[in-house]
Formats: sequence, structure tokens, C-alpha cells
Amino acid sequence: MDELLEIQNVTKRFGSRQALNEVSFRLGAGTITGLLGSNGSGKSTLMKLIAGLSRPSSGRISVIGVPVGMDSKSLVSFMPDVPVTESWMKVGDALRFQQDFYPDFDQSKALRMLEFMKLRTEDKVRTLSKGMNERLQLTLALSRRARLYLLDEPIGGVDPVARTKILNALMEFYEEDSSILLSTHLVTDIERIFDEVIFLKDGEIVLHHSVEALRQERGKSIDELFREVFAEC
Ligand SMILES: Nc1ncnc2c1ncn2[C@@H]1O[C@H](COP(=O)(O)OP(=O)(O)OP(=O)(O)O)[C@@H](O)[C@H]1O
Repeated sequence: MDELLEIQNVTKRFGSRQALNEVSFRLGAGTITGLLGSNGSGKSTLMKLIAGLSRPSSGRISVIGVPVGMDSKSLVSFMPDVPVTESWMKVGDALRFQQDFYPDFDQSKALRMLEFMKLRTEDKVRTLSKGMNERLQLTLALSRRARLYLLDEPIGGVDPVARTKILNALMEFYEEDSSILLSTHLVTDIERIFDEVIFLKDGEIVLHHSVEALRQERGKSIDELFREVFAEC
């Protein structure tokens, strides 16, 4: 497995609050990894550090050997947990903005994804439901030609039908030489897409394992393990 992401002893403090404590892990190319943790466990903070939107208090992060910074921007596509679109936009405007901003944006892939997602370029962003908006945000993120996709809560707060549609889109449009790190606290339904899972608790990694090995060794679903580890959170 080729190394794609390497995180070494990363700590992040906000004043006296420690959001991440000595986090270290590696991800290989061609994997979908679930970053699982309860509210406030540090998932978004870690995603922002990998995306280069914030700097660690200490530690190192690199993507295919490139330290996170200006040079890693073209390697990483980030879907934050808040929409990147403006309410005045139509879906087509959102695509044009993304294309202007990122030279690696693949317009034809975006149009294919829109069709799959049942979105139209003339739809107004402010009239989209939460689930439809999440489909749009996912389209914007996955249509970049990147090596690592960071998806922060792409199914947060949508109903099970919308969730299935979003997960199917992920599997359909995922390029297999890239990797996905997807954060969520909604483990039911989604665990089928993961190759690996990382459990993040109070800013520390408490488990990082292949899903297949976990199921075989512990005889439990990821959802059951998640409930055990986070029972008191
Ligand atoms: N800009 C900030 N200033 C101060 N504290 C912050 C900031 N961002 C995050 N934190 C704190 O860091 C901790 C981790 O927050 P983070 O948003 O990374 O958690 P999360 O796992 O993504 O949670 P959720 O599932 O609720 O989105 C929390 O205690 C949070 O209050």
C-alpha cells in the first residue's frame, strides 16, 4: 500500500483547550477511511489541519511526502461541514466558482454527478433542501482531481434515503487511486463503504484498524464497537 497521508505527533491547542493530542497515523492510497468520533472529539479540527486551513501547535502532516502548505493544496479536496456556496447562487454558478478557484476542477465529471444526484444547474441554492445541498457540496468536492478527499460530515442531518443516495454517489464517483477520509458520528448505514476506521476520542486515537479485520477479530459491526467505545460520551 503506497503512503498517501502521514500524520506525526500532531497536537492542536485553542488557548487552554487541547483539541488534538499527539495524533499519529498513516493512510495508504486507494482507501476509504471513516474518522469516527462523538461531538467535540476533534474530527473537524483534524480535517482543517490536513486541508492546510489551520496549523498544528506541534507535529507534522504530509500528503504523498509533501508537507501541508501551499504545495499540498492541489493534492487535497476538502468538503467542510458548512456549505461553501452562497445563497444567491444557482447550482451552475457554484460549479463555475469552483472551476475558477481550482484549475483541477473536472466540469464533465461535475455534470455527470449532478445528473446522478438529480440536481439541475438552474436550481437555486437557497431553495435546496439540506440533503440536496449536501449532494451539491459533495459534487463540488469530488469533482476536483485530487489525491485525498476530506469529507467532513457529508451525511450530517439527512434522512436515510438521502444518506443512501449520497453514499452511492461516493462509491460511483470515487477514483480508486485516491483516498477518502470521511468524518461522521452517524455510523449506521455508512460502515459498508469503509476499508478502515479511526476512532477519535477526546482528541486522541483510540483505534485504527481495517474494517474486515475488526469484524473477524471482534465479531462485531463497527456500529456496535462505536457504541461501546463512546458509550459514556
Ligand atoms: N476555533 C476554535 N476555538 C476554540 N475551540 C475550538 C475551535 N475549534 C474547535 N474547538 C474545540 O476543539 C474541540 C474539538 O472540536 P471539533 O469541532 O474538531 O470536534 P468534532 O469532532 O468535529 O465535533 P462535531 O462532531 O460536533 O462536529 C472542541 O472542544 C471544540 O470546542
